[in-house]
Amino acid sequence: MARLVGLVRPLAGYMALAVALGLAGHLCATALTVLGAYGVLSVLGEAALPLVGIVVAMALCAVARGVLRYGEQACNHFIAFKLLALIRDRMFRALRRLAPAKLEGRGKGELISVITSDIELLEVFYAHTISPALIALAFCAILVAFIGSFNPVLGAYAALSYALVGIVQPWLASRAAGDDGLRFRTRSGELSGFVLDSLRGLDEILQYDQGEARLKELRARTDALTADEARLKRVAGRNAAASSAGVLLLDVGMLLLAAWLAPEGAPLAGVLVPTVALMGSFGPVIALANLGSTLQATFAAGNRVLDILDEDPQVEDVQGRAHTGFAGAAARDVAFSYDGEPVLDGITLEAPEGKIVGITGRSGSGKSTLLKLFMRFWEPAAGSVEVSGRSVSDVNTANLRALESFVTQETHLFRDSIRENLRIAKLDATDEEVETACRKASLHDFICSLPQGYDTPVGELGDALSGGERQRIGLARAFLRDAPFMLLDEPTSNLDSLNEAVILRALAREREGRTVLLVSHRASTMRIADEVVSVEQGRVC
Ligand SMILES: Nc1ncnc2c1ncn2[C@@H]1O[C@H](COP(=O)(O)OP(=O)(O)OP(=O)(O)O)[C@@H](O)[C@H]1O
Repeated sequence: MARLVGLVRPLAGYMALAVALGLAGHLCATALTVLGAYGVLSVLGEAALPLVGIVVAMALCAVARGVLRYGEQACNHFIAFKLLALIRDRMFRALRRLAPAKLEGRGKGELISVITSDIELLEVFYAHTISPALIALAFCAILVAFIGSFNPVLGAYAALSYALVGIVQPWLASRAAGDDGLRFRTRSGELSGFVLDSLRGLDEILQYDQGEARLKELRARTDALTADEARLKRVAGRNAAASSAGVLLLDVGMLLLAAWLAPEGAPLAGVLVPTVALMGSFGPVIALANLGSTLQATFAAGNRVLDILDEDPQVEDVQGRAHTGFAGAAARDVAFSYDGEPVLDGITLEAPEGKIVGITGRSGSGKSTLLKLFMRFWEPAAGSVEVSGRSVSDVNTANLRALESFVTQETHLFRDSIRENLRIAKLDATDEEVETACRKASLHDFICSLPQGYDTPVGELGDALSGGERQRIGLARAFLRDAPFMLLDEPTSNLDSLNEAVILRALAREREGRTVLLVSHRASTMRIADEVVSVEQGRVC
């Protein structure tokens, strides 16, 4: 809560304004009922105040109440939505910092739920929690002083009433809700992940006739979520009922206490005004009391958001080092493990300038991992991974990215045209450059055969393209980027021998002044390599 409140600091002025307007608004609302009581007293001849004056004051309070409430809400929502924008901005920065290593194992559906609904829920905290709590505090202090001016015992009773409705009762309600709020947010994130997973795996679900089983699981998860929500709503309902009943009892108590304390023959005002003042002044504390059960879910959402903001990346970006050109790459005695599970153990290999070095090895032997270490997605546990004789952790990240192009086993395509999908490798590439890269990747003729050519939209996740076409787009991106160090992970695994030959010829032509690390299981692809190393059980053999 302290962390969430801390974020408000830059908007403290707006918060102060919201509190001032809210306080004035609630005072106007209570003044309406208190003035009403004085009106009654005036009619009965018990108060010396003129009735017309009271009615005019009531009208003014009524209008002012509306305007002040509007101002308070406007300020609160301005603060809330500004802060949500700020938190989203921080969240995307955090995701960029954490990518790719820390995001690899995370469920994407759950991540989406944190980025969207969890952040959205913090609106409750910023618009409906902080300033109402401050308003309630100041308002109660003023009312306790006002009621206490009639009789200090009545002031103390009012203070006790506010504490019971505004603090004790919501505290009990929040204890009754237990971890329901947290469980609800967690389960709702998991459900998003499950739905996304099912959509992605639709082909497998259909092929293996898993539709029913999947649907059953979806229903079970939805039912569990509904049960959690029903419990939360039940607690909220009971909470609201308990506060209303409590308020009525406390009002009656005040009436009895004021009547009992009033001396014989004392004016009616001493009984009526404090009672009416208390009756008309529970608004701000009830607003707090009603938050009791929803706050749990809000803090659960806040925790999930802050967890991501606080997470340390596997590797920090490097800046401020001297720029380096490319003059070969090497791995020296490199060891690496994923969560304590050793993958590489003392790997040493040289990739001199102008050479194509092939890497083979059994599936799971750590070839892709080695390429990722050259990209510095992860840090090695021991040894050093170098470009141009410098450890990659000593090269500015932007510099390293410009030196390398990495073709992974899975080419991700964005929902955009083929041209724009290619241009992510070089944002200012001309159409000729894009075409030349596509020719090298044996892709140009295929693209020209499409009705909209390079402007053809790619379907979501590239479903509209075959595996081989996507792979060639990945290669075309690498050719377009024209980096001196190419890391190619199974670049030809989905290609027929004709397309493979075109690409290998292009690679052979391009090798001048370029270094290529080429991972492949295909002997035909490996023929292009100047040297082939084999990685087995984390070692070069
Ligand atoms: N992010 C990760 N977290 C934990 N383990 C991982 C991760 N990525 C890979 N691994 C594991 O590390 C080992 C090496 O994986 P890697 O992808 O480097 O092998 P590979 O030799 O490229 O395999 P293939 O030839 O099948 O592509 C495998 O056992 C794999 O399960």
